[in-house]
Amino acid sequence: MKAFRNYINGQWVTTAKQFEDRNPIDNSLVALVHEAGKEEVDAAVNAARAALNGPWGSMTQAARGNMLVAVADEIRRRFDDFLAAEIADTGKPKTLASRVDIPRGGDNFRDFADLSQRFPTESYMFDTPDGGKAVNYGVRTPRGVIAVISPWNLPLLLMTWKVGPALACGNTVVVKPSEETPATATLLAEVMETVGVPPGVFNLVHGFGPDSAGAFLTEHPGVDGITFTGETRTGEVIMKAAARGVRPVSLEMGGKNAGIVFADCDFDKAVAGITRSAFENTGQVCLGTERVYVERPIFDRFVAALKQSAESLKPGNPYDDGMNFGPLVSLAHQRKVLSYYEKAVADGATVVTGGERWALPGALAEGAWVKPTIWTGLPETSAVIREEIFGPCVHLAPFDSEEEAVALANDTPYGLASTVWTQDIGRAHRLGSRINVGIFWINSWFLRDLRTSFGGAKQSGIGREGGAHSYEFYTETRNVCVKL
Ligand SMILES: NC(=O)c1ccc[n+]([C@@H]2O[C@H](COP(=O)([O-])OP(=O)(O)OC[C@H]3O[C@@H](n4cnc5c(N)ncnc54)[C@H](O)[C@@H]3O)[C@@H](O)[C@H]2O)c1
Ligand SMILES: O=C/C=C/C=C(\O)C(=O)O
Repeated sequence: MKAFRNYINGQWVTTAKQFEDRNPIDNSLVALVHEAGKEEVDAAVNAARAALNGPWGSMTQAARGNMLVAVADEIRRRFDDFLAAEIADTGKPKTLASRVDIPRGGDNFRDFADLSQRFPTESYMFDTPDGGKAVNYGVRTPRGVIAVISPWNLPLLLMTWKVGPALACGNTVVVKPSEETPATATLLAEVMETVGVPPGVFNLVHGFGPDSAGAFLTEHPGVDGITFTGETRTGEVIMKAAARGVRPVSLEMGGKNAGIVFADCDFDKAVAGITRSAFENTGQVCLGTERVYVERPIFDRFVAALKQSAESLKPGNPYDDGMNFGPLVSLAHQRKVLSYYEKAVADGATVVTGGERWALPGALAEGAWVKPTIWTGLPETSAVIREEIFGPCVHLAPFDSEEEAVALANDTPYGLASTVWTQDIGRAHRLGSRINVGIFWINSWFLRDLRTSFGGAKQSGIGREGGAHSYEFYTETRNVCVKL
């Protein structure tokens, strides 16, 4: 049986306590994972501190950048290993993981190695009260030891989205991946070892949240900053932990994102776009749309077209050609999503398609499958419309005016992302300035340029990462004032 170990100070560390990592395709066992306790987390944080004050801190920016490019190259060289590991942990289609997850795992190192060479600092000359002059300039230093807590939906992509810039800015990290998806994080530790990243720069601890590695890490006084992606409720707990010692947090959290489709849209592109935003990665994308508002003249036609599109999705073995719809991440998550499927019916929804578990033949019968689901007819007050489900399901409702569409989209405690489909470019931009989200797509969805800001408004997050915004979080600014 495969075992996933912790990686602390350049050493592979086993523990007495292990938990199971299961494949949601058929619930088969992938590996046993060695759970880190307080002692291991403490060793990891201390190793990160020593590396910060030692080899990593004294390395030139260019040498660090070259090392991170080597990490990206090694991920590319081991592409098939990463692909197999991500598929075993999540069941996602090979076509998706090979197009999105694994390439971005490399890009998150390559792009930030490059960007970090170019980040500017400010400087101001000013007149002093004595009639002379002084100059101010900014100095950036690494923030220190960064705790990275990541989720299971895009495991490698979302973990490296934080590890790449954190290391590029000269920090050291202790990473706690999701207990559901420990595999690619373990492979990344192997890559760090192969490339010769100094011990203590990248540390990996496995485990859960409460009373486990996640809580031990975020509560550890030796951590200087915490970057987290996951559920809003977990973010609240982490923010409390961070308050002790006044440590900064970057929180990327849940959403209940609206899609808005106007009657003047390019119809086929809008159907294809909403199909992706609702069902890609089996709806387990924080940026996905679980509420779609469609302008009334095309409402019935749009519902019919999306139904046809949803019904053409193909579950099965992730390696099969044509398979494009995976299971949910776990049987526990399947139970949660199915509870919303039941709730929708109880709240009076019309089930346009799906609404149930997907019974598949053979070994797949044991997996965490549910059908892609479309509802209409729910009141906006239903929990199905208010709460993030994180499954392949979407509610469609008609609207009659731009004003109404904006109000509906904004009527949520979340504010992560939105996608609007229209050929009226003026209207598209107007909505871009009125919908209260961190990320707004026009005639597109999940198109990513790593230099742009990424994060959520309202309960979807605090802070932004990406490009210069990552630089802001992963460095501390000092102003130096010189009297001339
Ligand atoms: N905004 C974004 O960029 C973004 C991206 C992806 C996912 N998400 C969100 O993530 C959620 C899905 O991921 P999830 O179910 O893994 O989230 P989660 O909050 O359950 O877990 C995320 C991570 O936090 C850890 N954790 C849990 N409790 C903890 C605690 N008390 N202290 C420290 N660590 C703790 C978990 O072990 C895991 O590693 C969804 O809500 C989704 O919207 C947001
Ligand atoms: O599920 C959420 C997806 C988040 C994507 C990113 O953080 C990214 O593309 O950098």
